[in-house]
Amino acid sequence: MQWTLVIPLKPLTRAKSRLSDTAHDGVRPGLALAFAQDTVAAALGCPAVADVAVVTNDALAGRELAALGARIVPDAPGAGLNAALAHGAAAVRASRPESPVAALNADLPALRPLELARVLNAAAEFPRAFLADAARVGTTLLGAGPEHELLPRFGRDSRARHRASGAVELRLDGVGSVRQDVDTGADLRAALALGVGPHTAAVSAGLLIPGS
Ligand SMILES: Nc1nc2c(ncn2[C@@H]2O[C@H](COP(=O)(O)OP(=O)(O)OP(=O)(O)O)[C@@H](O)[C@H]2O)c(=O)[nH]1
Ligand SMILES: C=C(OP(=O)(O)O)C(=O)O
Repeated sequence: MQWTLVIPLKPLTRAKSRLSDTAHDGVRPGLALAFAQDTVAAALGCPAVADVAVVTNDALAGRELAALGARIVPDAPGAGLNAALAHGAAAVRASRPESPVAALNADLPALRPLELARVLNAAAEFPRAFLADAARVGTTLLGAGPEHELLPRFGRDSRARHRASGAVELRLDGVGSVRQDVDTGADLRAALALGVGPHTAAVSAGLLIPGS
């Protein structure tokens, strides 16, 4: 089964605010873009992925991610993350009604295509399924099979909220690159230890990372 991924990305100047102690205002938008570029490139390299739609109103990110092969869907609702994801899922279902759809965070710079394939193949066994993030509090991926609504509940404590919504939690080992989202300097160090993609490697090379 091949999936369509929906990846949300807010305007780069507002993105990754929790990284402000690690990357100053002049660097952070470029870092957020690099995370998204490495996430999208790995997703497009995944054998279980048919296509990738990025929901964003950021013009630069839209151009750069389209150049990698993503479809850009404007964040027409402008009403936050879950509204953006529901809108993106509806847009991709309009052109690919039979496709399973998965929401994936844009901040997975260590993402490995074959680990993503393992997660998507596991998710294909259930109507709705999700993967908890590395901290086991949030969510990095939520998938819905054909004829099932995505019903995204991302944000604070989303692991508990996705579980409460009836989605099945995927209990997989060896998929750390799909779980490792980057919100803080400590997360960035963990992602660098896993091995990040080339865009993030280039931008983070110049950063002084506290604690490293
Ligand atoms: N299109 C869209 N994407 C969003 C929106 N809010 C958040 N996102 C994206 O959803 C993912 C998780 O978002 P957040 O954790 O809220 O924001 P963040 O930029 O990752 O980090 P912080 O600013 O530190 O909270 C990231 O890929 C964001 O870019 C939104 O309103 N619209
Ligand atoms: C939005 C989420 O991720 P983040 O850790 O980036 O806030 C989430 O876990 O639901």
